[in-house]
Amino acid sequence: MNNLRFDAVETVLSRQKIDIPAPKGKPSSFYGQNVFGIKKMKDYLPKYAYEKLLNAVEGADVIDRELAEHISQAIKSWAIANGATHYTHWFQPLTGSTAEKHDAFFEPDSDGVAIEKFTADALIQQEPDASSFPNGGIRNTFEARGYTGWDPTSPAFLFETAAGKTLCIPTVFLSYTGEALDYKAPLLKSISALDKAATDVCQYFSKSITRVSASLGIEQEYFLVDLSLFNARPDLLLTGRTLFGHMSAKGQQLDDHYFGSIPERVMAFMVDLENEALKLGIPLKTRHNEVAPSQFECAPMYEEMNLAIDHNQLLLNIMEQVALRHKFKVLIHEKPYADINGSGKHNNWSLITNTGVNLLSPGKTPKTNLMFLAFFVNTIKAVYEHSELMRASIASASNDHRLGANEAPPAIISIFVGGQLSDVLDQVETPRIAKIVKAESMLWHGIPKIPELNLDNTDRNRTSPFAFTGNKFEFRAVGSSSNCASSMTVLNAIVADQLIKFKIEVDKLIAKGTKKDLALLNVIRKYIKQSKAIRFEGNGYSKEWEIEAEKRGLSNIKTTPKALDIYTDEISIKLFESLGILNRRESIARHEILLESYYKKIQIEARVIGEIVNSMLAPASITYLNELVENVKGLKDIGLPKESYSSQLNLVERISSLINNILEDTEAMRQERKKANNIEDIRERAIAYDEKVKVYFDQIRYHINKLEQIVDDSKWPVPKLRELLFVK
Ligand SMILES: NC(=O)CC[C@H](N)C(=O)O
Repeated sequence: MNNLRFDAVETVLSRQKIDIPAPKGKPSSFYGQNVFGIKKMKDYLPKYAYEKLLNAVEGADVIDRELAEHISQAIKSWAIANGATHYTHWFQPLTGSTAEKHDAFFEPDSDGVAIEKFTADALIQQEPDASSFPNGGIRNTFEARGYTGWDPTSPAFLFETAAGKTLCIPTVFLSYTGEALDYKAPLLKSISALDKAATDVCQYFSKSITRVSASLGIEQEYFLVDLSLFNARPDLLLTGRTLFGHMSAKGQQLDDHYFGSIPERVMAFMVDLENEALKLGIPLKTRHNEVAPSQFECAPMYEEMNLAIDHNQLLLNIMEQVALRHKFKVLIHEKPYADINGSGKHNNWSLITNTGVNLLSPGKTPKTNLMFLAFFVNTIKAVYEHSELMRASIASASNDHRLGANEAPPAIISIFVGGQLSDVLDQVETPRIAKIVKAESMLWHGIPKIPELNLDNTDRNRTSPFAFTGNKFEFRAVGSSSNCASSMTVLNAIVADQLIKFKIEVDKLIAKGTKKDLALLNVIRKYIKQSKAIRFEGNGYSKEWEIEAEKRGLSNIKTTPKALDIYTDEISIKLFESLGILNRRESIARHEILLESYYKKIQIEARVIGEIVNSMLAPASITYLNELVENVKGLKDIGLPKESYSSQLNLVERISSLINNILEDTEAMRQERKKANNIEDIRERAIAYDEKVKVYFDQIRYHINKLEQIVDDSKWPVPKLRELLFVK
């Protein structure tokens, strides 16, 4: 056993569960211990500074120089008292991961004596090199400057590794010329646009509503694979997914993994992860086995959206770190293995007022029901009007593999509202009611009082990309590896835009003398009619739905390069511009960045396939083929009749032709790659990678998988799927 594959399997079999000592006390006693949150601010800041900071976070005050000095000193004292040696601005560039550059607090002064220093300047602003991050042409190497700027609405935290502790300050990331080069800046702007638009609409119902915040609960699905097996698969190592591999005879068909008992080593990882997350104030609450073998999920409580997204990004960081302690690798790719479930990052979105009302929770009285209906129907209308933007917001090379199969929604954006609310919408829409409603006193005649809905009052539809689940919408199409700021910025923006339009229409009716509730109802009714096409309760995987969706005028864009087109459509550019979320230059740059990331990912996968086929799989198969040839020759030499070794001969022929296929296809793919690389226009290049290069992937995979099933198992050089999925 001298190949990497068997060494890896042996290593896994000898692994012991690793118990990391849990922090002392109950989870509630160490929750948030590594975060400079409200309570610690109160302890470390003078009273007036503390109050001013709270006001600033609420948007009612600004952080001036003096306040920033106070805060930087408070954060420094706390961080150093807790063992931090370095600090960093922590930001989310358009790479999809987080970025950090550490500076020591330590600084020698002019007398040669060292002190620990952290100024307001260091807190507020830093200058990373913007040209080395994706920037869509906004920054050149010779004009590289960019800025990170402190986000006081997301608390600083200590990131702990075996090597020490670093103070992390969540920041936005901008170019020197002011354009956003990250996910957070547009997200914050979209949150504030939505706050303004939703608060304005709330005034129809309650004057005490002065703020509406978007809340988000993020379910994170992932796979775990043993570190040794992972390292023995160059495709997993370099692309995060398996590019070939015959599906294990037993996969997920017995449904025996979902919610099953959690394997011991995995449980030790989960407990460790939860403790680390809780220390960082991430309210992780749920853990379970997902549907596919070796697939799992964790989910925190919902939080204010900006914080929820920071926490999800941070969670991905600590998952990676904690997994290594347990000799696992976390796979957050949307489809690490073909033919079994992929991983999503379901985004549970809602709107909460400063008075504590969930605007997407149907109420008990007609008045609160009307408020619910207004927000519910406007969200549906927004998604109907901008379904292509929603599709674009979840588009990536990796999510393309997931959409449309194995419990992941298809690429057609539709909304599932459940039977009960469908009935309510139908009844509100009925023209009969419109005729009856003449006066406010008769307003509710014929319209049911929406019953108080329990969470399980709507069914679940795993094929729906955007499903109402009782008191929130669940954007299920979002992929597990994405920074969901991308989809949430779009959702916030389109709903904000829709609410603004709604208010204009309602105000117009009121100005003409229509009573307020009736005006609201009339516009709601109109929207229900207009947006009907987006509502779909059936099976999103069926051929009938594709046909029906086309009839309804819904788009069905299956791959990323074309799905992204909508970002540069005038309507989208103006939408983001008018809400102050992205200017034209930023929209265009983002489009380019996404296209670039798309084709580069396919390019890397194509190269990895080439390398593995040429240097690992073809040679291993040829070695076995030669043995077979020797065998056949020997049998012939000793004078056996041909019929007695015809199967071996067949095998020789099959293996030889499969080897020939994979070598030929790999070479043809290389030629297509060369052609694609010469295409100047980035959109055309991305399309060429999709349509000319990627098409070879499945073909090559198919032939490799055939080979894998007939080549001598002891010669197959890389771990098989049954080992990746089941050897623990
Ligand atoms: N149980 C589930 O909800 C499965 C969801 C599925 N893994 C997805 O890709 O979204």
